Amino acid sequence: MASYLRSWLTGAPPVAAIPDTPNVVRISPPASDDEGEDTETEDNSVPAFPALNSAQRAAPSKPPAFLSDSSLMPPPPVPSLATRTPGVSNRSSSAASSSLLAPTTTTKPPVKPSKKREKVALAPGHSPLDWAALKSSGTDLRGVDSLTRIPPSVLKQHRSKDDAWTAINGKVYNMTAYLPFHPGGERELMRVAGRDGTYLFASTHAWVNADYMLDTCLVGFLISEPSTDSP
Ligand code: HEM
Repeated sequence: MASYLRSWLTGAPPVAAIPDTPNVVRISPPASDDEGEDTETEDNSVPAFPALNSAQRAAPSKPPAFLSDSSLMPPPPVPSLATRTPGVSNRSSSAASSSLLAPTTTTKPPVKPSKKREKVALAPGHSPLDWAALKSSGTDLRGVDSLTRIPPSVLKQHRSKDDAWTAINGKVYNMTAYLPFHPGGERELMRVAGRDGTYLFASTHAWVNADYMLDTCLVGFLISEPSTDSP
């Protein structure tokens, strides 16, 4: 079998036995279907790699040629944003209208926060967490026995610091206990004492959930003034 392959590779007629010489590479036979029938002695020689007739063997062994700098791809152009001066628009008027670039930094001075929404320093023990603790302590924060219908004239009677009610979204709250806990300060909160505070509340901080903040302070529901006309 081995001699047959050798003759097939070299083109020479098969010979009965070729003595092993250093320049003859023995190729092991491929795993074929006549494997079991092969009666020759086992050939454990390693196949030549690269193969004897491969292009690699034929090619002259030269070191790989590296690209010189001049033949490399040119670097990409410098992006315009990298060269602009911060705070100064570099867009021409015609480009400004058609460009899809993000707007450049504004040169306007930052807007000062309005005095209207200043936070006040809360006294120790009056943090939002302390309010949450007081709410859930079971302390009576309503000051009334049952929820009632409250007309504006009744609401008006509760506008002092030690008895402050307000109405927000139709619900009337006794906010007396909450006054020292209000992050915006007592003074701001007292502006809505004894009246409907819905508008002021919403225009100051619509995101605050009054319903949750003052749930244990609910005293009733705002109704329109009962008509005094007698039939
Ligand atoms: C009675 C219902 C009210 C409750 C439950 C309440 C609750 C709160 C809460 C939880 C904050 C903190 C908000 C935050 O940090 O984002 C706050 C802040 C503030 N509140 Fe009120 N508030 C009430 C009414 C009012 C009213 C009627 C005014 C104004 C007239 C007012 C003015 C402010 C101001 C100026 C701040 C501080 C600014 C800020 O937090 O950004 N609040 N209030």
